[in-house]
Parts: sequence; structure tokens; C-alpha cells
Amino acid sequence: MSAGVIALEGLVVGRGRAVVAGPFDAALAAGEALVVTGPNGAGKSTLLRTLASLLPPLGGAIRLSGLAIDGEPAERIAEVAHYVGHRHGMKSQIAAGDNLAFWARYLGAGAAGAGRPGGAPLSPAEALAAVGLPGLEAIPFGYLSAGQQRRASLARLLVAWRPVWILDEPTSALDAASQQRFAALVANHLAAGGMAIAATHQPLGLDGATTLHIPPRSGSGDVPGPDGEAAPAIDDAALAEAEGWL
Ligand SMILES: Nc1ncnc2c1ncn2[C@@H]1O[C@H](COP(=O)(O)OP(=O)(O)OP(=O)(O)O)[C@@H](O)[C@H]1O
Repeated sequence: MSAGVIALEGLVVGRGRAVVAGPFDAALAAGEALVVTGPNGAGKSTLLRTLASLLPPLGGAIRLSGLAIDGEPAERIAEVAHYVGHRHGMKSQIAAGDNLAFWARYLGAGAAGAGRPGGAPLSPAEALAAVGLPGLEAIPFGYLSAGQQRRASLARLLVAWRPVWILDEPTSALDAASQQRFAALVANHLAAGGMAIAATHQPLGLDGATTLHIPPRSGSGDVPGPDGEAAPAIDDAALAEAEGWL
């Protein structure tokens, strides 16, 4: 089992210079899960996007130790993580299996998976079977039902090894049996020395997970600029470009 640790030290997260949530202090070791809870708009997705290096921290630090990529110490979680956000990251008109084959190639499944704890990465067909979609690899992703689409997008976690799974509402649209199946996949990942950070409104059935509860937001809490000026209005176009929505 690897011995990685992720530590959040006074981490403050936000959009533009507007503080959304924090400061957070938490630590996560290999084999552990962090479940992020809180009401709508509290900042769960903002925290996860910050951990996934899609947004810069507004304060504090994210410290990594013992996490490596190609033998080099990782400097950012993104280098060693899968991030599954609200959007699936799959193309509707392309077969589910081909979408997963793309991710396996893009994520370098062979190299990153070599010698990983828990065995080699799964093929697209195996990964679809593992999320309860056996034999559906030739079906265009867009033909799948909402719950099937979510499950196929989660199958991406299995086609390339990454020690850290960052998951935003992973079980939304999943029925009870699919939620249980997914909880078992996360438990296997943790048993293989992985880590999971998940924002959710539904219990994930992870025994021993640490919970980080974000309370409802109060006040704007903008971070002043270096010159003491008030924070500028958020530029949605610039944010969209930085976050890759375009
Ligand atoms: N691109 C953006 N620009 C400005 N503000 C944003 C942006 N995206 C989200 N916010 C704001 O940040 C706050 C936190 O949103 P976030 O999506 O992190 O909450 P959440 O806890 O994940 O909510 P939910 O449970 O509804 O998914 C909200 O007030 C939201 O309006």
C-alpha cells in the first residue's frame, strides 16, 4: 500500500476573489475517504474543483506527500487524481466503450497502471461490467438512461489507475443497487491504498470515512486585492475559459 497524505491547511476556496467556503483543515491518508457534505450552494463543488486544481486556492495550502507520478513527487492533486464532476465528460454520439477507450489512452492507462496495487486497469468492457453495464460498450453514450450515463462515466475511474478519486455527487441518478455497487468499488479502491474525496447529499456507505461539513454561506467575504481594493465582479467569461466550459 502506498503511503500518500493530502493535507488541507487553512484552505480557503472561492470564485474569482470572492470567498465561498473555508478555512478548511483536514488530512487524508492512503486508504481513507473524505466525504464533503453541506446544503446547496455551500461550496462543496468549489472545494472539489480547487482540490482538482481547476480553481486556485484563495488562501491556505494543499500539501501532498508520498504521492508520485512516473516516479516524481506530485506537486498538485490533479497529477494523481481522477475528477468526476457533475458533467459526465463523455461524448453522446460516441459508443460508451469508445468514450472509455479515449479516457484510457488520454490518462495513459498502461504506464500509470503498471504495478499498481489491486491489479491492472480494466478494459472498457470490463469497466462497464463493473458498474453493472455488461455488453453495452457498443451503445452510443447518449442512448443510455440518466442512471446508466452516470454509471458509464464512473467507469472511467477503472480504466486508468489514479490514487486519488475526486467525485462530485457520484451517485446522483443512481438507484439503490447501483449506489451499493459503487460504494463497493470505492471500498476496493481504498483497500488498494487509494483515497477518495466525495461531495454528496446521499450516504455513500463508506465505513470510517471522515466527514467535512460545510455550513450554509453567510456574507460575501471577498478577499481584498493586494492593493486593498474591493474584489472585482466575477468575470464569467474568464472563469468559463479557465474552468474549461467552452
Ligand atoms: N462560476 C461561478 N461564478 C460565480 N459564483 C459561482 C460560480 N459557480 C458557483 N458559484 C457560487 O459559489 C457558491 C458555491 O457553489 P457550489 O457549486 O460550490 O455549491 P455546492 O455546495 O456544490 O452546491 P450543490 O449542493 O447545489 O451542488 C454558490 O453560491 C454559487 O452560486
